[in-house]
Amino acid sequence: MSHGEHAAHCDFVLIGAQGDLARRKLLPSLYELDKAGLLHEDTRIVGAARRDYSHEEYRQVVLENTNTFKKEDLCEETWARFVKRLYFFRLDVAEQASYDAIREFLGEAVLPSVFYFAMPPATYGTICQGLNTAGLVDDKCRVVLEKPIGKDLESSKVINDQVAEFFKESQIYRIDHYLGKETVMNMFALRFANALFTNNWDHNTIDHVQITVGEEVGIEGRWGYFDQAGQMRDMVQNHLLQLLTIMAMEPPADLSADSVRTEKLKVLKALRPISHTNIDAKTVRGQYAAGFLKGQSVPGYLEEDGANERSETETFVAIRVDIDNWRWAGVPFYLRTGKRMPQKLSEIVVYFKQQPHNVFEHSYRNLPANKLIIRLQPNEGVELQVLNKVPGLDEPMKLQETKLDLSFSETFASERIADAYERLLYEAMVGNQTLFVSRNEVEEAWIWADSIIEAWQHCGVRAKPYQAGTWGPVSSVALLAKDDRNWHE
Ligand SMILES: NC(=O)C1=CN([C@@H]2O[C@H](COP(=O)(O)OP(=O)(O)OC[C@H]3O[C@@H](n4cnc5c(N)ncnc54)[C@H](OP(=O)(O)O)[C@@H]3O)[C@@H](O)[C@H]2O)C=CC1
Ligand SMILES: O=C1O[C@H](COP(=O)(O)O)[C@@H](O)[C@H](O)[C@H]1O
Repeated sequence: MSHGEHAAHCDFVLIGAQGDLARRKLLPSLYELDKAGLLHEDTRIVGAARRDYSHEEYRQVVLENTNTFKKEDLCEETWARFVKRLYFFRLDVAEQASYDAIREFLGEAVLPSVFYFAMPPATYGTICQGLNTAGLVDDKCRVVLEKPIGKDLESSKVINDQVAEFFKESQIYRIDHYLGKETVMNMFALRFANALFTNNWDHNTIDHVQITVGEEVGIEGRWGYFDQAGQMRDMVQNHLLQLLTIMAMEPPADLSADSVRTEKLKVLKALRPISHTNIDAKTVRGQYAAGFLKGQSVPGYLEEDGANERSETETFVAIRVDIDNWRWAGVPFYLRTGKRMPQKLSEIVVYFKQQPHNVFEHSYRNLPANKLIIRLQPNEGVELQVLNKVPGLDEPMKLQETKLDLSFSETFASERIADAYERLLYEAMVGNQTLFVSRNEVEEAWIWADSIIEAWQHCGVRAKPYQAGTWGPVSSVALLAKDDRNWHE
């Protein structure tokens, strides 16, 4: 593959190069970008972590790691090129010598540098300081920050302020990897390239929206992190709210970062606050107990490695969200996300309103409403449920719910679906912030999430147990049932 005009022209410094995220997602994604010809021939990839590898040892580690985390065999030609880009430097965040060594290696920067912080956010300020003292921060460089930024509004402001001391907002790329998923990007296409949807996307035609992000996995050995975070900070404050903003935003003037982020921010500002006055009516918290997944028994949250037996942290959240603006008046958005659900399944279901008058009432008292189902993962695609006449001479007319089904794997059979991190690394390397989250968005999202977390504490709302391998506590069914609705099955 030739390295053409689209190739990202920068050096890439991966801080936290031996962490779970770097090994599982970032390095394999960089390899894929190289395979696609999207890395400039001069681009160097510098891994930095606390170990003491030589460049050669690190290349071997990355080879083993990439083999482990990539499903298909490595392409020899790509690997031969990729391996030459890899370098390693020992880095302890508090040791200035670590940054100085990287500076010496990169030399007088010809290419802009992208610094990726695959690290606990509490270290971001120290890293920025070290990079700056080493003379690595200039107007051309960029920094990529992982989520969640902080654990509440206050701590996120501290971290954002620390980073802002050295980098302008236009240089800061806050990752929410859901924004890099093909199916999430397709939501822009669906909403804004199709008049059918653009013109039928408000309280006049839509009854309600359900957003489900179910995970089969538990906490994957991340007790130390997860128990402090919980599903609210780990998933809702970022991924689910980002999905909601894309569904609910006004059409942006264009796809520039400024236009898109401004519209998403307006949605976050319009979220109706949930507080101790309505916390029970609007939210459900759950925590998985031991159960079965695909026929295997799995431990409960309190039996995971490193667990504290008395933890009250939630692994499941369901929320009724109301958006106080003209477009969405009276249209609830129901969010649901949890670990140890029966299957990995992320989908958004738009329930349209029923017909105002039913001409089929002799045979059908209630006509089922149309549904638009956006399948984010797995089996990516879009499905529109409509009513059709069943062929035949029956009288009266017989109707059946059928699907207009666009499955990505069938419709785009020859296209590879890129991992979200491939897209986002590439966008950061070419300097496009559209798919990254602004500081204002992060802070608005925290204001709303903090109010729920505080209300749970204030009112002593405990996480209800649910059996691993089920869709959460029964009260999440009740959350919709009291509005005369059901979760999409
Ligand atoms: N893992 C995932 O799937 C996801 C992670 N994230 C976020 O990405 C970031 C990284 O996560 P993850 O990879 O899971 O975390 P890990 O704990 O696996 O790795 C973090 C890295 O930080 C390094 N580190 C920690 N403290 C120091 C220090 N004082 N000096 C030098 N290095 C240090 C570790 O080095 P060492 O190897 O030496 O211990 C390790 O390389 C976090 O912000 C997380 O919230 C976000 C979404 C998903
Ligand atoms: O950010 C995170 O996301 C993953 C789920 O991501 P997905 O792409 O596999 O849907 C989640 O498991 C993890 O806890 C969280 O930190």
